[in-house]
Amino acid sequence: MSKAPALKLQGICKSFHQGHKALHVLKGIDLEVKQGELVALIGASGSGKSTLLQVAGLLDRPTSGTIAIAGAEVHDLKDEARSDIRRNRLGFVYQFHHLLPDFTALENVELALRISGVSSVDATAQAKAVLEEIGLAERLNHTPSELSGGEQQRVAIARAIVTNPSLLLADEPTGNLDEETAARVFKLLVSMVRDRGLAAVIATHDASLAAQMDRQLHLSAGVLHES
Ligand SMILES: Nc1ncnc2c1ncn2[C@@H]1O[C@H](COP(=O)(O)OP(=O)(O)OP(=O)(O)O)[C@@H](O)[C@H]1O
Repeated sequence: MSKAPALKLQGICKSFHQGHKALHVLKGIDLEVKQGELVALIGASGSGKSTLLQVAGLLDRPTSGTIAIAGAEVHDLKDEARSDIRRNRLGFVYQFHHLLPDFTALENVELALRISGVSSVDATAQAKAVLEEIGLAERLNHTPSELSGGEQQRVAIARAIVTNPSLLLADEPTGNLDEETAARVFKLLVSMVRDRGLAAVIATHDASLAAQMDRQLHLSAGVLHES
């Protein structure tokens, strides 16, 4: 495995323009996340955590700055190549599960594998294994509306990591759950990420969850501070 960082951001700036007004949200972000490293992203509401994750996850383009994922410079790539990296190198978990409502837990996870080119037979086997690992062996054939909030988020986590990405990006992954369920689901997320040696950047408002990560970074006034 190469020693290149899972993620390297240099001088990332992001501004939004509305009419004559410019909102400078990110003002020169430098961040290096090593392979296997877990980083908590903390900051007040509106400080730009989601914006930073969207830029790092190639879902939005920075105004300026450079991005490298697993050693490959990706900021200048065209849309198709960016989608390719998102599918094969990155995993995303959001506050809301964003599962397909008419698909079962198993089908939702299988789909992520099928989209990244895995055969149907292998996708079923791999999706089953990861859902079993995350404690959902009895829920494979349930649709999202037949699952609890914690179970829905566990399916979303399984979907994000089943493709074995180099980097997991999570935006308040347990922010929609009650405190006890959030703590349980977060622990599962962290253990599955650590078992696979994945790197992760996880935005959270919860200091006790952030403390389980290797590093805590605070975003304020458009820049990152290590704590
Ligand atoms: N597409 C957009 N157009 C204009 N302004 C935007 C856009 N996206 C985000 N913003 C603004 O950028 C700032 C940062 O938003 P962002 O969602 O990144 O913050 P956050 O730290 O994730 O907040 P929260 O913790 O509440 O989710 C906010 O002031 C927001 O209104």
